[in-house]
Amino acid sequence: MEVGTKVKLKELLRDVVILSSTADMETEIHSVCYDSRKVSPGDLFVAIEGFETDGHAYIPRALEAGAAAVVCQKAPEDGVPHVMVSSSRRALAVISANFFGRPAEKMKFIGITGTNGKTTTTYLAKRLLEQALGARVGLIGTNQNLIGERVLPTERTTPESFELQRLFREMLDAGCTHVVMEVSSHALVLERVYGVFFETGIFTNLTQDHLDFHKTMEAYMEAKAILFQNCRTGIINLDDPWAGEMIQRADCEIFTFSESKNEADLVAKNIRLYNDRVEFEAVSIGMIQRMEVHIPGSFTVYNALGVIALGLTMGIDISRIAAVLKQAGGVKGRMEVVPAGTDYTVLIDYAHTPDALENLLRSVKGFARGRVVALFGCGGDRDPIKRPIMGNIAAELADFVIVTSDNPRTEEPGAIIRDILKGMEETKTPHIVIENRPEAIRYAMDHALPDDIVVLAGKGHEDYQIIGKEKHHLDEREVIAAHLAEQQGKNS
Ligand SMILES: CC(=O)N[C@H]1[C@@H](OP(=O)(O)OP(=O)(O)OC[C@H]2O[C@@H](n3ccc(=O)[nH]c3=O)[C@H](O)[C@@H]2O)O[C@H](CO)[C@@H](O)[C@@H]1O[C@H](C)C(=O)N[C@@H](C)C(=O)N[C@H](CCC(=O)O)C(=O)O
Ligand SMILES: Nc1ncnc2c1ncn2[C@@H]1O[C@H](COP(=O)(O)OP(=O)(O)OP(=O)(O)O)[C@@H](O)[C@H]1O
Ligand SMILES: N[C@H](CCC[C@H](N)C(=O)O)C(=O)O
Ligand SMILES: [Mg+2]
Repeated sequence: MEVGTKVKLKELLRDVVILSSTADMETEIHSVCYDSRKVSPGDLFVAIEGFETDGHAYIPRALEAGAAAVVCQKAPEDGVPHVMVSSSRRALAVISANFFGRPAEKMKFIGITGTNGKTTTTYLAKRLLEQALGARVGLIGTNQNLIGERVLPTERTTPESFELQRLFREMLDAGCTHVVMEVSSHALVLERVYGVFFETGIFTNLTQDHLDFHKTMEAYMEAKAILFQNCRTGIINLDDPWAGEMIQRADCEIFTFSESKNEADLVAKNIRLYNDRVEFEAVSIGMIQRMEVHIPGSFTVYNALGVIALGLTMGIDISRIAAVLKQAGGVKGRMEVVPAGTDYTVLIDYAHTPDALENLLRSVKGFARGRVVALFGCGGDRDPIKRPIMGNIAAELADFVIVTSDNPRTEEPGAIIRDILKGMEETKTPHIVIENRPEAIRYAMDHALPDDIVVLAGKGHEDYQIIGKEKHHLDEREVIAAHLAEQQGKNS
């Protein structure tokens, strides 16, 4: 189906379970829209019951804007041409796929889910498929969306189904054979990937995050498990305490990896961690292969194992996988050392969960010759329970802590910081609160001692800070460079 040409309602509704309908199935539809503020004449408006508001309340506005028909799960006023479904979000996913000509059926999908490691894993997986299979790979995730080398902007880790299907279409048109994508738990619960079949799913881990949305860890786990009910091969981190639950709920072939359990299909042995890389031996079904990945951090071993497992299940030779991983570079904002030319080191990382912060600080401590200085905050309008836990971890593992803001969003920055400090009450670790993040970074640089490693955690690749509902430009690399220039100016 050509984008931009009109399409009959009945074609858009192919495979949608319809409860009842008053709409004329021959109606020519221009496009599909789930936000009344963006409706154009001739659109099909899909009314979604949300968490903030209810899309059904905007049906009159959508009609005023020219909507030709409505898809809804609650009956609208008499006379509105509508199609009733049991889940508007699910219907939106199917309708969007139909609108864009079902592009997902013509590519192979690799979906990565888990609390941490998704973004990093997608980049390694893309590289492997490109180099070992000669595939053209689309990537969808937190940092950016990619078609080969072409960068497309991204707003969310996993976009809404309509935007997602549009991306798939673009990827297919650009010749992509494979799509590697992060599949967030929100996306799985909110049906953003409904109808997409994954050749491979990878489960990295499940640790505390997003409890504002899922409420309990069990519900969070159930969300992640949905991926493995829609895929051919599920690759599971057997060292994660939730692995068993995930396997129990899966409806696919399972391939496991581990650092310690010999019963896993792939095991990492003789792990060695360095300040610029990790090394280990990958052992799988009678094969042993030395691996070297130039991304520091204990978690790199896990991310690499997920990608090695992907390669093995796709029939790629283990020595070829090793060669690709050895050449792979790091990912922006993940264990990124900022070139500063100083006698101390500044490292930017995206750790914004307790588990990530703990792994990060432990890894850095493992190779630091001086102090470890941790600078971090926590996002507003997000899981508040993790804040004191992260405060406690920073105080336990770092030698000095600078508590600052992450993206406060609509919360009061001081209140978020107070939550973090509650977890630091019992410790004697020296710390300071500097609410303004650029100012906190400058403070860290001014007070750094030779051999210190200053860890800026939480914002990773982000080049913005969200305060209230406003997005302000903030790139930590620029703050560092400007301050270095200022310091040099003062010294000359
Ligand atoms: C919690 C969550 O994911 N919420 C998503 C959800 O919002 P919602 O259900 O609350 O929507 P709502 O604001 O109540 O509106 C309901 C409906 O009314 C419509 N509406 C609203 C107002 C109006 O005037 N007219 C109108 O038609 C809206 O377009 C919507 O369709 O559906 C919306 C439409 O798709 C999303 O934009 C929104 O994502 C928000 C912005 C968000 O911040 N999501 C984050 C938490 C998220 O998804 N994160 C994950 C995980 C991150 C990770 O771990 O990597 C991600 O994948 O990025
Ligand atoms: N396998 C892992 N286990 C635990 N922590 C990890 C792992 N991989 C990366 N991390 C830590 O988590 C941070 C986020 O990593 P990454 O961006 O790859 O995860 P993500 O799952 O994509 O996160 P998000 O859900 O925010 O998109 C990293 O900066 C690092 O500190
Ligand atoms: N994908 C994560 C990103 C968090 C990044 C951190 N900088 C924050 O704002 O909390 C989320 O939406 O929860
Ligand atoms: Mg991510």
